[in-house]
Amino acid sequence: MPNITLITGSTLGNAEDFAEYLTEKLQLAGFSTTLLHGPNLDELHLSGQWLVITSTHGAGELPDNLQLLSTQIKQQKPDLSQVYFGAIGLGDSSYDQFCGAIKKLEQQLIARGAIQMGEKLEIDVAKYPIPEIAAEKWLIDWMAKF
Ligand SMILES: Cc1cc2nc3c(=O)[nH]c(=O)nc-3n(C[C@H](O)[C@H](O)[C@H](O)COP(=O)(O)O)c2cc1C
Repeated sequence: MPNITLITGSTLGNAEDFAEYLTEKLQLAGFSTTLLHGPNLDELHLSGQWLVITSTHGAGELPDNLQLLSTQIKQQKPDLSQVYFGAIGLGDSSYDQFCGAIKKLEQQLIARGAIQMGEKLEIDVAKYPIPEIAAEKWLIDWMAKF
């Protein structure tokens, strides 16, 4: 079973807690995992499987702890053609730019050649205060792609 690197962006901790839950689920299914909260580019292996999970802050912006990674990708233009990734956003539909952060990051990864596995999941925390419930089926489908 491959290793999954979970990359989180979070301001208030919700996305981090959620990623810890996903880590447990992945491990129970037999995957090994690496959980990185707000990593920079140097901390990432630019190949293999990533699961990117980020909330949105500001007006559709990435949380502070993913700003550096996003800037590094923009400036350093890494080759991500060996990266396979899934994408999950946490957001609140009462904001204009619902889940803006994961949309931005997804586009950046694809622009650098990363290959997306499955549709991204956007979780509306206004509807699902417990995001784990909204992710259950998505995660099963995503794991089945390996
Ligand atoms: C100041 C502030 C700004 C926010 N802006 C947005 C936004 O533009 N779009 C969106 O979808 N959600 C927005 N949200 C909702 C958060 O993404 C949501 O509450 C999320 O669960 C927070 O996760 P975190 O604890 O990992 O930071 C905002 C929340 C706050 C507190």
